[in-house]
Amino acid sequence: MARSKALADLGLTARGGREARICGLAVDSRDVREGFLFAALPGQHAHGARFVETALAQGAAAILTDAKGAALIGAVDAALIVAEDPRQSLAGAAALWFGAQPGTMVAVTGTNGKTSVATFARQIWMRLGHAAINIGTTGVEGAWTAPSPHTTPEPITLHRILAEAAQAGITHAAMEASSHGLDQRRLDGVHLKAAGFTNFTQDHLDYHRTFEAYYDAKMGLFDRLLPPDGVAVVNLDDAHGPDVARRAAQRGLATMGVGLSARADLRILARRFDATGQEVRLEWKGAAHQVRLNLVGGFQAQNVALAAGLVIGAGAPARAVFEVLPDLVGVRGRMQLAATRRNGAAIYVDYAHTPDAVATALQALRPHVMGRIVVVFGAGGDRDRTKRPLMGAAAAAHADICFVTDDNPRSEDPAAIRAEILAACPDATEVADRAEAILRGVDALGPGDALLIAGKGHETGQVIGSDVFPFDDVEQASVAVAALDGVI
Ligand SMILES: CC(=O)N[C@H]1[C@@H](OP(=O)(O)OP(=O)(O)OC[C@H]2O[C@@H](n3ccc(=O)[nH]c3=O)[C@H](O)[C@@H]2O)O[C@H](CO)[C@@H](O)[C@@H]1O[C@H](C)C(=O)N[C@@H](C)C(=O)N[C@H](CCC(=O)O)C(=O)O
Ligand SMILES: Nc1ncnc2c1ncn2[C@@H]1O[C@H](COP(=O)(O)OP(=O)(O)OP(=O)(O)O)[C@@H](O)[C@H]1O
Repeated sequence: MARSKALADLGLTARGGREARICGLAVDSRDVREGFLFAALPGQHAHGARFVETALAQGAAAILTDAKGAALIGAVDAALIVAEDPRQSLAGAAALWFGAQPGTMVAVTGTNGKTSVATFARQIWMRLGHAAINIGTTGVEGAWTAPSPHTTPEPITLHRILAEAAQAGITHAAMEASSHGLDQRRLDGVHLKAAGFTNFTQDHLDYHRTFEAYYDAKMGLFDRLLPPDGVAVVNLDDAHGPDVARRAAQRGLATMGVGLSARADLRILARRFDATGQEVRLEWKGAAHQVRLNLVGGFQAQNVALAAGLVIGAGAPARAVFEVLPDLVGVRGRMQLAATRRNGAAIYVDYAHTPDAVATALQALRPHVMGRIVVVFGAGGDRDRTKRPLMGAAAAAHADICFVTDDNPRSEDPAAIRAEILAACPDATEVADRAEAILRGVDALGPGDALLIAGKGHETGQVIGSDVFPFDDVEQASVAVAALDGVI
């Protein structure tokens, strides 16, 4: 027989005290089945209350909504729960419906670095022998895997994932908290031991409208979600870091500052960059720890410090955490070391496909490179044209040798796209075929040089017209090295 729960067991009370046995939860009327609770939520395009009739026709036993929704719905022959914030009530109900979560969980928010930090936290736990996952933009990864449609899944999906993971023996989980997810209370009901803050810059103003609203949404993690015994782990090198730490301390939460800042508890004392990573000196409780990170980019040391802080904040012994940091690997296609030439020159693949990202990636690479930086890049067709010359200018400003090639031309004339890029980097070499451009880029590498293949990152296809041809920058880097240096 299908499982069912009383409304009270889901933390809900219906108008007039009406009872109902609930057999499942749905936020979309099309997902409702016999005996389900349908959450009729206020949306950006419509109010979910408009779909109550469909939900009832499909057998909904209860409707959860707000006052506006209740007014729209009128009288219904179902239990009606009217909540001030129905998204919050839904998340609470989802937590109770699924009823199980991994025992040790942390979440990280910020504009950049969430995926990296969550992945690092999961990798540290796994190296320490725990069954761990991370949940975010790259899905559910680690000792148990599943797809995740959002960076921070809807509460019903999230709590289903957490319960299934717990049943599969997962004890530790690191999750990304997107600003949308926090604003829509998707993480309510998740029992966090620690929460992290990476940084804050402008993004997502289409949704949040103002910078303040975007910041406030992110702060929900510290102002609301982290329980009184939780630890706030904050990157103090970001301009907003001190404010986040202050807000957490005001709530009486334990805070741990991380970063280069002299006030950091987990402090990065020094860094020395080399061709494939960096040597980092960390200080924790008066003791220094020398750590090798096989990761490129100064910000990665901050991401690692934040991940280590979260894992320590959630109860792991610090010394053991520092010992496993040399094993960390970055997110696929993000400054990924794809291959190394026989002469030692390194080849990186990065997802950078905007002018800003191209500039950031090349700048991050610079301190690691004794010689010249070579870049191979293009720009997508049927997408923002204005970025093409800007990408060309960014490459010309920050790389020593540029190859302009194709990157998903789609329905556009690839030569015309390249011409728009080349207008801003006239010294670049134009090579239409991406595989050949990579080969030429690799061939240009002398000892001490590095190549950045930008644009595709983890993608595995080249879109030409409406066809997707298999293409993998990481694979092509190895193919080029093998062709030029012989298989090593
Ligand atoms: C912008 C945004 O976050 N939208 C979320 C919002 O949708 P909405 O307000 O547009 O909904 P709507 O279309 O007005 O419909 C209102 C309600 O009616 C329901 N409905 C609609 C049609 C129907 O036939 N029946 C029905 O019941 C909808 O499920 C919804 O609950 O509420 C829906 C239900 O809770 C969410 O699924 C939806 O997420 C959409 C899918 C989405 O794409 N969100 C993205 C932007 C997002 O959350 N991204 C972040 C990462 C951002 C980043 O860092 O890059 C993430 O965490 O993934
Ligand atoms: N701490 C950081 N500071 C600044 N930039 C960063 C930082 N960490 C990562 N980045 C940059 O942001 C890009 C995205 O990194 P990551 O996927 O970890 O972030 P995210 O917050 O999860 O973003 P998304 O949700 O878009 O995946 C990286 O390729 C890198 O260039």
